[in-house]
Parts: sequence; C-alpha cells; structure tokens
Amino acid sequence: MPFVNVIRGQEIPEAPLNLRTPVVRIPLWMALAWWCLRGVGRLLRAYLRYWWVTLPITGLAWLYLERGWLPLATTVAGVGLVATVWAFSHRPSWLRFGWWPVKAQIRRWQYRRVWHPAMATARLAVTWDTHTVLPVLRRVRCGHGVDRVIVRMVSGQTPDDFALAAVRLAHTFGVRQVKVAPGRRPDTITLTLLRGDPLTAIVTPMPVPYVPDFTALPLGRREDGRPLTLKLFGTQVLVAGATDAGKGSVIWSTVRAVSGGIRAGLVEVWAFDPKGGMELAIGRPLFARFACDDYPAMADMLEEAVGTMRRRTARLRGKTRQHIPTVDEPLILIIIDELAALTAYLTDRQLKERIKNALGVLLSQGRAVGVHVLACLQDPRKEILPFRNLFPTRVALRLTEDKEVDLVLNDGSRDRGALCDQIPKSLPGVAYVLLDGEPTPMRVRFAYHADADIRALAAEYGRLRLTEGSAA
Ligand SMILES: Nc1ncnc2c1ncn2[C@@H]1O[C@H](COP(=O)(O)OP(=O)(O)OP(=O)(O)O)[C@@H](O)[C@H]1O
Repeated sequence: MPFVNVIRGQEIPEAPLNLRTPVVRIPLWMALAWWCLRGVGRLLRAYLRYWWVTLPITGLAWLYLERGWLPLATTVAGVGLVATVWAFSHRPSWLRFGWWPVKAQIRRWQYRRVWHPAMATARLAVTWDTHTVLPVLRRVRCGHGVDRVIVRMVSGQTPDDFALAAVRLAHTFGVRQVKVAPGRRPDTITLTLLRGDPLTAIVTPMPVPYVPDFTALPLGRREDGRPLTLKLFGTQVLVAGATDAGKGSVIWSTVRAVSGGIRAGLVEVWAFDPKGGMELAIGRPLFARFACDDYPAMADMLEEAVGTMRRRTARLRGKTRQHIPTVDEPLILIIIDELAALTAYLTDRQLKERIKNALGVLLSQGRAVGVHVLACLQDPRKEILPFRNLFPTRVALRLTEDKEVDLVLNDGSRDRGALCDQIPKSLPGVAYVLLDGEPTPMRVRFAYHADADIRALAAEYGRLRLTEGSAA
C-alpha cells in the first residue's frame, strides 16, 4: 500500500470552520474577532492576487495623498494619451501587448468566479475518497472574439471528457461555442471559447494570385481571423453540404485561386456538372474540358485523365515525388459538382462501373502527378460515396444530420466542435475543415462569387471556348 496517495487537481476543502454551537460555546467577541481577522486575510490575499489592479490603484492613491489631484490627473491623462496613440498608430502590437493581456486578466477573474459550479454541473469535478477535486484553471489568453483557457486536468481525465461536455460549458460560460484541444503537456488541454462570430459577414472574392501558390491557395476566411488557404499539392478535395449550403462558393473560390495559372497555361480545369450545367456553365471559358448532360462523354473524360496520369507516372517514376506544373504538362483540376450523380444515381450500370473505376484510380494515384479532384456531394452516406477515404482534404458545409459530420470529416470530429448540422441556413459558405496536423476542426467561410464576379473572372482569365466534352 502506498505511503501517500497523490491526485492532481485543485482540492475543494471542506468547510473551514465547523461550529457546533450546542457543544462549544463561543463568546460573541471571539467570533467577531475571528471574522474580522478572516476578512483582513482575504483582502490581503485578493490584494496580492489581483496585483495588476491593486498596485496601480495604490500608486495613484499615494500620488493623490502626497501631491494632490493635479499630478494624479496628469498621470492618468498621460497614460490614457499614450495608450490611445499606441492603439491608433500600431493596432496589432497594442492588442497583443496592451489590451489583450489586460482583458485576459479580467476574463480569468470572471471564469474563476464560476469555475467550481461550471466544473461540477458539467460533471468534470471528480469525487475521490470523500474529496472533491476540480480541474485547475491555469491561464487565460484573449484574441479576436476568442478566449483560450489552459486547463490542467484531474488525474484520470482525458481531453475527450471535456469534448463531451463542450456544449454544457458553452452555455455555462455564455459563449457561442467551446472547442477542446490537447494542450502542450499531456496533462493539460486548451479550451477555445468563441464569443462573437467573425463569419457572419459575407467574404468578398480574394485577390487572384498572378502565379498560383499550389501550397496555399486563398479561398476565404477562418474564424480566428486568418486567411483560409488550401494546399492543393498532394491532395484530393471532398466537399459535402446540403442543398444551398454553398458548395458553389468552394468551387468558385478554388477556380478563382488558380485562374492566374489558367491564363498562363499552368492549370487546366476539367469541369463536370451533371446537374445540367446550372452551376458551372457560367464559367465555361475557364475550363479546358466541360461536360454537363452527356454521361458517356464524362466517362471518356475521366478515362482520358487516367491515361494522362499513367503517362506522367511512367515519365516521373524515380525522378520526383511531386509533379511541378509547366505549360507543356499543366496541373489538371477535375471539378465534379455532384459526385453522386456519377457514382450512385446513374442507371446505366456499365457506364457507372467505368466512371467508378476511373475515379478510384485518379483519386488514389493522381495527386503526385498533378491530377487533382475536387468533388462535391449532397448526401455523404457511405453507400453513396465508396471513395471517402481517398480524399485527404474534406470540407463539411451545412449538413442535415449530426451523424453525417463524422462521415465527412473524421470520427469524433463533431465531438471536437464541428457542428455542421447547426450551421444556420442564413450562413451559406460556412464550413468546418480539418487543417494540417490540427485535431480540432476549424470553422471557415468561403468567398462568395456572384454571377457577375464569375463572368468577369471568365472574361479576364478564360482561354478557351468549349463544346461538350472537349476543347473547341
Ligand atoms: N460563401 C457564400 N457567402 C454568401 N452567400 C453564399 C455563399 N455561397 C453561396 N451563397 C448563396 O447561397 C445560395 C446557395 O449557394 P450554392 O448554389 O452554392 O449552394 P449549393 O450547395 O451548390 O446548392 P445545390 O446543392 O442546390 O447546388 C446561393 O443563392 C448563394 O447566393
């Protein structure tokens, strides 16, 4: 048996003073003296703990008592002036080193006040051997509409315990959403508390890069305020979303990001619009190949892409592991507006098999030799999409059911904060994506392209006038 049992966490002490009045009679003066002493002790503790407030106030009080009100007013006005000039002249450094640290201390105080009931009601307080042990609130950091709270877990807890309680915590702390991610140390986690919603405003189309950077194509905005970029090299992209979720904005944001390459001849976009051309026909001049009604032509196009892919593979084998697009050998981006129309709903079985076989080969072998697929899907059920695992990059827009989230992203993604089924219909283009190396899904919004934007893009960057299935 161990000499001492050690359990990490903040232990909640039992009542500090137990009065048993029938047994021990305490004179009133003694009780009053004890309460006064305890009050003074608490004040002293609060004074030291909140030094960032108490020390400036003490300094100002001293100034007033020693020198009078004029030096006091001058000091306050001087500090206010310096802060205002700083805030207006260099806002990022003012936020980073001036305002956010102060806000973080205020928030830390606010969270501490409700920490115990919040942990208890979210069932994150652990009772062990008659003791109640709470996770420890270690540090708070603030950013644009977001608070990051570092928490040390109680022994035996895992980040998933907090992920399961995320909705309760969001309501308790009065924030829009709480996301949970493992911390730097194995015994810590980071709670990201999202307050405002930076994605309610429509994102305007991104500037077109003159030469596309295929490792960071700009597509929209992330909820942490940073630009959303796509690393197209080495990947295939699946986009899933209910009707009117904004799949078109993912397609057009991607086409816009590569259109500099289309004009230069470094990129060829092959577009498949099985819904009769309603979505993609407007941008025809941007596409090297286009098909909308003719399913045999679509199967031919996919098989042609497989042929190109095989030739490139044979040429590059042993020389490089990543194809670099050139004018002679451009990057081929195959865009399919409704994948299920080709893989599930097609009635001609032979044709369906041809399409499925070609797609399977392209998805599994195309990315290293510059043949990429961006496929959209309304219904992400497994039987509709047998190729799900061949898409390393997945975008989940608004979905109709919570179960669909883990089908599109990864298992456990919804518990880690990808609430695609709760994206309101009023926010088309909002999605969750898994960024490289991050277990927590990121909420993003793709840029919105009105018809006029697409026509202008096609007029400026389009190279070809096309007919069904081939370049004219
Ligand atoms: N990023 C966006 N920002 C703002 N509005 C958007 C955005 N994307 C789409 N919309 C609007 O939402 C509506 C539906 O968009 P879109 O056609 O792209 O959806 P979809 O998912 O392709 O629908 P469907 O499955 O029916 O083809 C459009 O009318 C468009 O105006």
